Amino acid sequence: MTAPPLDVRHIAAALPDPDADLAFLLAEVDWDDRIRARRTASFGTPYNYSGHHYDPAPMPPRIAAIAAIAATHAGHHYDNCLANRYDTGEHTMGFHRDSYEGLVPDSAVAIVSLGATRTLVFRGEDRAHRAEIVLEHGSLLLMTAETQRHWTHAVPRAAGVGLRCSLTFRRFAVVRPASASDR
Ligand SMILES: O=C(O)CCC(=O)C(=O)O
Ligand SMILES: [Fe+2]
Repeated sequence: MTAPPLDVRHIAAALPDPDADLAFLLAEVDWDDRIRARRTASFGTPYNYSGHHYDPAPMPPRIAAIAAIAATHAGHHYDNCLANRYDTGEHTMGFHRDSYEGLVPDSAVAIVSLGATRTLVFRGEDRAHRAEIVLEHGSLLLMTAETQRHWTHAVPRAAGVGLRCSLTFRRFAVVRPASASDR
């Protein structure tokens, strides 16, 4: 079976001041090192990620401003930011599809890149198709839910590369408490 075409949108230079955004992440974020391949941090609604739980945490205004830029491109707001920190090219992310558990089913996942350039590799579910997107400092990538169903993605090892952080944004479904009118 052939995977449907890769449905991603790549916006170069999406942020007004990516240098300051990166400096903020390095100075202010308390990075979690439970995952060996890279460090992480979560802001906003907690997302259960790679089998780890993150507590809810306020989104700092600088990250909320980036979420707002991603939202204008996606056409919907975001309420979680999962940040990844790859100190060197030896820090990686293996092939995976993002879990949509708790997310709005047709929402797009956004990836904002800061720092060193890394390549995001997509692999079709048929394992025959591959695509690569070069993620530069200050860029934004949007992936549709349909693409996540049929393609996996990874950040492979890259020799001699310096520090990169990514901010990934997700939209959670609002859980509505049961009311009298539902009964
Ligand atoms: O760092 C990246 O660009 C990839 C991030 C990613 O795929 C994820 O957090 O699910
Ligand atoms: Fe992902």
